[in-house]
Amino acid sequence: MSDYTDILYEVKGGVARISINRPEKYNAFRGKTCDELIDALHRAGWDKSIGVIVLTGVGEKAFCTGGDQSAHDGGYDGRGLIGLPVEELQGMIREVPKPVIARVNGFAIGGGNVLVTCCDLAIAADTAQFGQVGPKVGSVDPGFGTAYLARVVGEKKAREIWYLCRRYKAQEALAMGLVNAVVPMAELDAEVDRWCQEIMEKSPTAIAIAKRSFNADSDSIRGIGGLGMQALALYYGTEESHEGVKAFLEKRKPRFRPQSDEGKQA
Ligand SMILES: CC(C)(COP(=O)(O)OP(=O)(O)OC[C@H]1O[C@@H](n2cnc3c(N)ncnc32)[C@H](O)[C@@H]1OP(=O)(O)O)[C@@H](O)C(=O)NCCC(=O)NCCSC(=O)c1cc(O)c2ccccc2c1O
Repeated sequence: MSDYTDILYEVKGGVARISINRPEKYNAFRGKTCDELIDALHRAGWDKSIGVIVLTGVGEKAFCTGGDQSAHDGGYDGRGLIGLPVEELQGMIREVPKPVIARVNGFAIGGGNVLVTCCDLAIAADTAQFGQVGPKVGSVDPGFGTAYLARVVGEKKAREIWYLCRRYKAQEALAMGLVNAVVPMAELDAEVDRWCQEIMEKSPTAIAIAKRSFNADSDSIRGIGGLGMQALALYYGTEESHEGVKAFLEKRKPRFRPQSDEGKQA
C-alpha cells in the first residue's frame, strides 16, 4: 500500500514524517486511516536509512481527535473487533525499532491522546490541548490508553484524566510528564528537527535495544488491551454507548442515567 488517502508520508534526512491528513475531521481516524498509519509505520520502521519517525496531524487545529465519530454507528467502519485496528496501530508504534516522536500541533483528544501516550517522545506546540473523552462519548481505551497512561503520568492523574474527561493545556501536559517539551507553534518544526538530529547522531542499534527494553516492562498491557477490547465490542452494542456518540454528534450533553424522581419536574 502506498497510495495513501488519509495520511501523508514524507522522508527527509533520515526522518520519516507521517501526518494524519483529515483536517476537516480534526484529524480523527477511521478504519482506513488506522490501516494506512500501520502500513506507513511498518514501511519507515524497517527502512535502515530512517532513524526517527515523526507522527503528526495536518494543519494547526488538531494532532488527532481519536475515532471518527461520524464513522461510528455502534462500532467503527473498519476491520478488527470494534471496526478500528487501533490496538494494532498502538502496537506498531511500540514495535518499530526506532523512536517515534509525536509532534503535537493542536488537540490530542481521545485516541489522539493515546497515540501521544504510546509514542516514545512528544513535543507540543503551546496551543496544544490534551484529554480523554471516552466516558463522555460511550467509549474507553482499556489497554495502553488507561494502564500505560498511568505509568506515564501516575495512577491518580490517569484516573482523573479518564473519570473527569477534562482538557489539559500543553504546560499542564509537560508538568505531568505526558510531553517532553513545549514550544511556541512557530518553533515546533525547528524543535522537532533538533531532537531528530540529536537522535540521528546516536547508535541505531543501541537505541533499538533501549526501546525494546523500555517496552518489555510494559508489554503485558497489550494483553489487558486485548481482553478489554472484547468487552468494548459488547459495550458498543448498548444503548448507553450509543447515547454517548449521539450526544457528541448532536452537540448536547449525554443522558446516561435514568432521571431519578427527585430530578423530575413536578
Ligand atoms: C477536539 C474538540 C475538543 C474540539 O472542540 P471544539 O468545541 O473546539 O470544536 P467542535 O467540537 O465543534 O469540533 C469541530 C469540528 O470537528 C469535528 N470533530 C472533532 N472531533 C471529531 C471526531 N473525533 N470525529 C468526528 N468529527 C470530529 C466536530 O464534529 C466539528 O465538526 P462540525 O462539522 O460540527 O464543525 C472536540 O471536538 C472533541 O472533543 N472531539 C473528540 C470527540 C471524540 O469523541 N473522539 C473520539 C473518542 S473515542 C476514541 O478516540 C477511541 C480511541 C481509542 O484509542 C480507542 C481504543 C480502543 C477502543 C476504543 C477507542 C476509542 O473509541
